[in-house]
Amino acid sequence: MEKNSKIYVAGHRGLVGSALVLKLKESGYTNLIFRTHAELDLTNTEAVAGFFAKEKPDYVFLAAAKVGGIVANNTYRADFIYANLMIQNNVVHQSYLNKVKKLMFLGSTCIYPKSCPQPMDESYLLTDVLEYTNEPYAIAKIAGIKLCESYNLQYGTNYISVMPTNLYGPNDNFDLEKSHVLPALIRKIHLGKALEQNDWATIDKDLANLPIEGVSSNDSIVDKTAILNKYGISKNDSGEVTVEIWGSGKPMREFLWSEDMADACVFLMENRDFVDTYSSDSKEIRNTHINIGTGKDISIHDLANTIKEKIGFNGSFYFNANKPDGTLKKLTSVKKLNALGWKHKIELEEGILNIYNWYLSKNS
Ligand SMILES: NC(=O)C1=CN([C@@H]2O[C@H](COP(=O)(O)OP(=O)(O)OC[C@H]3O[C@@H](n4cnc5c(N)ncnc54)[C@H](OP(=O)(O)O)[C@@H]3O)[C@@H](O)[C@H]2O)C=CC1
Ligand SMILES: C[C@H]1O[C@H](OP(=O)(O)OP(=O)(O)OC[C@H]2O[C@@H](n3cnc4c(=O)[nH]c(N)nc43)[C@H](O)[C@@H]2O)[C@@H](O)[C@@H](O)C1=O
Repeated sequence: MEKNSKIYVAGHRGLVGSALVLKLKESGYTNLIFRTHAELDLTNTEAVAGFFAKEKPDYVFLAAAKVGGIVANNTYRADFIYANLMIQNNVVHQSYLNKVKKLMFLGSTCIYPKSCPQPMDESYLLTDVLEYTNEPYAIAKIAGIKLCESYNLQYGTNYISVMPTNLYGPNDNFDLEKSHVLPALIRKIHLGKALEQNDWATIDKDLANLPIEGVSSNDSIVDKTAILNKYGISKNDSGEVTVEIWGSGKPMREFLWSEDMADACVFLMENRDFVDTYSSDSKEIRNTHINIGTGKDISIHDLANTIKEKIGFNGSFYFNANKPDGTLKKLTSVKKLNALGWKHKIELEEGILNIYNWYLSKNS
């Protein structure tokens, strides 16, 4: 990528997209283009065709997608598969028609089998059944890998696919029903600490900036307490606050800081082409994607206690077995990525402090 190349970052305001924009600017790329979801709905084929014909970007980072946590994926199954298939089909096909030099497709490590050998090597793709809760989303992501591979093989394009582990960082989604676990626990434990301190000013600020459905900050304390209860944040008669954790707390998860993710994406876009992803004597070319992660995981139970300690919450947790655990372990093999010379920098404890300070800067 040349410093004045026209680079389109799809999803530029999201968790990954916003980190990518920062990283590209820091790296001296001066010709970035973007459109908000409202300006350009990437599920709209005609609109995407018009955008690409007009802008003709040289490079594309496809970081736009319909994204959510385990309950959102399991609830809005049709939306997750439809929107993500439409977005990637439109962007990849229009990139081909408009001669984009290189495109990066962002998938997810949920593409690997539910009971995949650990750590999960890229070659384990399609070797067994997927985790049910996010199967529609995972199938869309697998289709994205195959779309890029197939365009490359048939039309000679240079589209590379990366499979990130769970990510967190600034501009994450903190909605308590639709988000991923780490932002959800940051917010719930933050609210739990405010509740144990009767700090209604903090609760009001949180609700004002990130409204919890059904409550406004001028509702009575009784109403707000009822809403907090609904989201699993409650105080008993002796004043002890409990925060609900979904599932058993036993699942293991890996977490990569979003700015490390952006760094890996720019590194790969600058250093890895499709032809580098398979050996020249391969008869059947597949699994050309590359994992991005830390190679380290933690149980949800220990994650919650780490966040509790960093935030300074003194209450307790209730593990709600009525909520799904999902895959028990999905540790990425980062062997390939590390061999290319890239390794993450931000470890989880530092990242949790970073994201909590960022959250406070937006909500206090
Ligand atoms: N977060 C994570 O833990 C992980 C994410 N990924 C992948 O990384 C990529 C980025 O995810 P992340 O940054 O977390 O997601 P976010 O939801 O934070 O950002 C996605 C962006 O895409 C935009 N978008 C969604 N639908 C459309 C649409 N139809 N048209 C135009 N824009 C749209 C959103 O805009 P708006 O909000 O306005 O709708 C948002 O800006 C995705 O491909 C995701 O699958 C992979 C593994 C883990
Ligand atoms: C990145 C990856 O993310 C998703 O997969 P996931 O990692 O299973 O998603 P998750 O982060 O929502 O949950 C991780 C674990 O955490 C537990 N958990 C506890 N308490 C809360 C909680 O309050 N909220 C959430 N969301 N989870 C909780 C939860 O029960 C589960 O055991 C895919 O949908 C897909 O988007 C994908 O690719």
